Amino acid sequence: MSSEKVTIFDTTLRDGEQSPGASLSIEEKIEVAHQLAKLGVDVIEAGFPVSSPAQFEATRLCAENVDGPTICGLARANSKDLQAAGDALKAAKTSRIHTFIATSPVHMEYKLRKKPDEVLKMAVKAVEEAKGLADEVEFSPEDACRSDMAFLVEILNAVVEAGATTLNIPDTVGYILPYEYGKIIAELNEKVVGDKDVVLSTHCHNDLGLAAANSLAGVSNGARQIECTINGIGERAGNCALEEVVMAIRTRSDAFEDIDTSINTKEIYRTSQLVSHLTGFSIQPNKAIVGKNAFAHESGIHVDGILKKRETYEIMTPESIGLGESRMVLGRHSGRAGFVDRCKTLGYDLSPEESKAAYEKFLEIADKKKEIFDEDLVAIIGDEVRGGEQIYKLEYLHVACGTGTLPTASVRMIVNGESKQAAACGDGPVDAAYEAVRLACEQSPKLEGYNIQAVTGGKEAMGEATVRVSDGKRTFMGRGVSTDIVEASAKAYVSAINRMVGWKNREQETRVEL
Ligand SMILES: CC(=O)SCCNC(=O)CCNC(=O)[C@H](O)C(C)(C)COP(=O)(O)OP(=O)(O)OC[C@H]1O[C@@H](n2cnc3c(N)ncnc32)[C@H](O)[C@@H]1OP(=O)(O)O
Ligand SMILES: CC(C)C(=O)C(=O)O
Ligand SMILES: [Mg+2]
Repeated sequence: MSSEKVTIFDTTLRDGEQSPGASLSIEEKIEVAHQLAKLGVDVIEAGFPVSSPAQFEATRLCAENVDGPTICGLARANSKDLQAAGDALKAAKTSRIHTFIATSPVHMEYKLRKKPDEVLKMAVKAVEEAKGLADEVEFSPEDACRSDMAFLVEILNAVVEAGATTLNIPDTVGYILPYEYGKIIAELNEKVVGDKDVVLSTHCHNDLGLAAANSLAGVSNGARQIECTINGIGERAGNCALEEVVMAIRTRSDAFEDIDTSINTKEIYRTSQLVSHLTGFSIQPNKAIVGKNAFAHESGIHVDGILKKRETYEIMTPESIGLGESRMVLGRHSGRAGFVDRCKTLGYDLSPEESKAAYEKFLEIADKKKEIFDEDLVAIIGDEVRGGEQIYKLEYLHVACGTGTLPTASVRMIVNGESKQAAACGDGPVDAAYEAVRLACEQSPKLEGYNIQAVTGGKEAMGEATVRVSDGKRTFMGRGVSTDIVEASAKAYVSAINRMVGWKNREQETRVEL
């Protein structure tokens, strides 16, 4: 049985871009529009052409260059706006003018300063005019949810008569509750749509955090178009988020029987990232579907459940929105199962005793740190459990530095059992020591990070150096402690190099075994 389609009308480039601080350049709008076409939206509201030359140009270029979706432009109920929208949309394969006028008592009386019958006449005239300027006409009674129902029915019947084929019902100020919105849509479906070829559309704002819930209540009661934006950007608290409604309909197909959208959900994550990057609006980590934590798990009981059967804690897969795999985060809520699994992924096959010792050390560190990364695990297992991989050992370090002298360092190291010496100059004592270590070890890792801090107090304070080095593919961490901070730094560096080379050796051994 073929499913009934809900049209996805994306207004990221119009209502979304109306958010303070979200404005996009013309080129950026075109880039987003191409990505929206890839995502499979049915309609792109490209802008409000009359509002500025850049809005006009962006809408015109979308109409000219973006294939697939219908391209739409917004217009108030006046000839100037309608004409501008019509002009901007001329090149579109399928064009739509979206014209609107407010119908709520507060908007009509104070904002428009018009009587309802004047508003009705303006709406009808606008739709008639729009019909001659675009392929399709959509009408919105702005602030519909705070409008009088009898007036809403009257004006909507009049615009349908005038040629509007989509009736959008905006909850302009994000005021309505899901059951109320569903009731409004059901009533309009009965009193306006009936058996006419007219589509009811939702346009919900998120002031009370109900935009997605309201839109879905609309669909359940007969709406067959959802207006939404990527990441839910838009005026004030934003619009209904495309990714939320699309994934709700897809994931809960049991509740939305025979209803689906044409969205290629695998493009959701990419589109979300693009919009976030171009608008500069970062995505909150706990944002549904596209937030960094939406598919991340740390709690031990959850990770254990997921490792046994993914569906225990995931109602959809990250792959379905175009993300890689679920992210298992290691931190102080992790349990043994998640910890051992990550160690295995890193190539460590730990004995039960090693596993116990490593997990205890891990918990100790996790209490001090927000997240434990792979390089921390390598360090824990390398140093604390297996006593460290001592390919290189620092035996002797001498550093000369001071005002007016060139910092120099000499080192003696045990390299694979052999004694090696090297000396070098540098920008400072640590730099000189690192250069001497590199020469002695014949290794040249990239220094990615360096940090020194006092770990005890007083005159005899121990300094702890933490170093991150990279071999171009992976990062390795080393720690060194001493009352002499140059020595602590050198120890940390040697320890990081030991891990890097140890890792390489293990990798080669695995390859030979294979
Ligand atoms: C709910 C929504 O999202 S609506 C869309 C909101 N988007 C925007 O406003 C986009 C950016 N806006 C703009 O660039 C400008 O406001 C423009 C170009 C649209 C209009 O600018 P201006 O002509 O300077 O008018 P201004 O913004 O000060 O006031 C709006 C005017 O439009 C009138 N108006 C508002 N809505 C409508 C409508 N749907 N149909 C006809 N007139 C309307 C108002 O009554 C007011 O008229 P007045 O000046 O006679 O009192
Ligand atoms: C222009 C209309 C549809 C709008 O954005 C709103 O009412 O929120
Ligand atoms: Mg809006």
